[in-house]
Amino acid sequence: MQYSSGAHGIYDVLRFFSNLMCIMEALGKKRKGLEILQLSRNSLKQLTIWSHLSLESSSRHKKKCKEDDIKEVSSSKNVFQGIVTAPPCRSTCQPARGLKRKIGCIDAATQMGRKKKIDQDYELGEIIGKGKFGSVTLCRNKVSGEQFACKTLRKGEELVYQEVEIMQHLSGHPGIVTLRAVYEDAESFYLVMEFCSGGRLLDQMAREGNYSEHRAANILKELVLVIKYCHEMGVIHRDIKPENILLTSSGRMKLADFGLAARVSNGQSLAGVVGSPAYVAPEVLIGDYSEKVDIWSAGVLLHALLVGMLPFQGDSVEAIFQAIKKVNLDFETGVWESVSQPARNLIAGMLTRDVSARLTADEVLRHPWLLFYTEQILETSTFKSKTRNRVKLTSKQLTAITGVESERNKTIAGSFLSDDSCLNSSSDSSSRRSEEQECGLVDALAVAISRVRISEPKRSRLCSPTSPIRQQCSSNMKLNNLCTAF
Ligand SMILES: Nc1ncnc2c1ncn2[C@@H]1O[C@H](COP(=O)(O)OP(=O)(O)OP(=O)(O)O)[C@@H](O)[C@H]1O
Repeated sequence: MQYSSGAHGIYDVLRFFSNLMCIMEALGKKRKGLEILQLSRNSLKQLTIWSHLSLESSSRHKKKCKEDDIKEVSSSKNVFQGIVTAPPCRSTCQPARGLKRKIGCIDAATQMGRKKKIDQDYELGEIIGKGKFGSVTLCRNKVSGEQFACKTLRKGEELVYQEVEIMQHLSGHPGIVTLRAVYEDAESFYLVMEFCSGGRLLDQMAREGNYSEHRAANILKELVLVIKYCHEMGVIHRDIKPENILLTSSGRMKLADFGLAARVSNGQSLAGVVGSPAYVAPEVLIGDYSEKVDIWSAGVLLHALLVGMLPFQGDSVEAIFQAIKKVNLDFETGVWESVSQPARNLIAGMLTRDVSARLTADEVLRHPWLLFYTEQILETSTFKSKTRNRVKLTSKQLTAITGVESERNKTIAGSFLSDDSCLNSSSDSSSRRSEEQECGLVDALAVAISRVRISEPKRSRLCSPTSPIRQQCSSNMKLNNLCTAF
């Protein structure tokens, strides 16, 4: 088996991470050059990650992501150009292209931690999770007494080096499990991470069943913000699913498990068939894909949150794949009757097989349904008023939802001042009344969606052969934090 993804980048990371001996070992396992990952049919069969057939099923199959028989693919489309090489880290971590800039900065801090063994600084406790390359244990800082989770990754598989590198690259964002320190010995890496005591989103979903639209929208927003950040940082997660979304004690979600994540640069697409069957995008199965696969997987999750079942099911992995490629989802009948039209519209936009028509992270974040439930723009006196069967959406609110201020909004606002079909003035329950009003408002948004032009899907910077990846910090992160993440 051989594969490569940015050998030069990993080389540089290892140079900082390890002593010379480790570097030589690592180099022996890497291929240089620009390559694309492809899987043979045989290795596809080995790829069983978690193919749950229903959310009730808690059986969890271990994923196998061996990317066998990888071939270099050259194409006139220039689909895979190799990892961007950045200048070495500067003392002040000036903005620069590529991953190495930040990795270089982090390394300086990490090297110090690596002079010691992990057990000099941390007390390892009980096992809290098991993965394919090692286990996750509780650990406690010997000085501060603070609790962390320690993921032990046995060296050897290329993916392990990649996971360490990507975790370092992304750590610092509030929606990603924070990496506190990295240690290593001859056999393993030890990633000391913040401990997410709230468990996995999957377990919460199994416990609680369907989520209200309000709750689902807020989960989706947090997730898509993280996905957007990953994409801006040149990383595709490739395994978005509720098992990999952890919760903190306060209920905030943190994206974890970058074991299948891949780095991409401008103009690149990937071909390695990896992911979890039920969440995998159709183009992954074809073997030519980009960052939009994460949007598909997030759409699958939204589907599961709202109606408690996965959109594409089957008795075998092959059957699930067939469903992903062929089944046309029906959002009109059955369980969908109790879900608002805008929610259905958003899921349909995320689960579009035509990749260029599928929503981007930005478009998901701008979707009226998401804005409605997450921006609290409709918590106005109108919404809270005692008026039972009159639902108002002002032109100002429409502008907030659509981002477009226009005379037309005034017309649209006027056109759905009320939606009695969803309201029941005879109901004497105030909570029911409130739900009904909400229902009317959300469905009214369907009208807005159909009338407001959403801009053409942009060729994201990851797909554009001409625009370089720009390092960006989200608004709540300072550039410096990126460089001193642990
Ligand atoms: N920071 C954390 N805080 C709390 N629990 C964690 C943390 N990281 C991981 N875990 C637990 O350990 C399990 C395995 O972790 P993770 O998914 O990162 O490992 P993995 O080797 O990639 O596993 P898999 O083979 O399922 O991909 C998680 O499902 C979770 O239950």
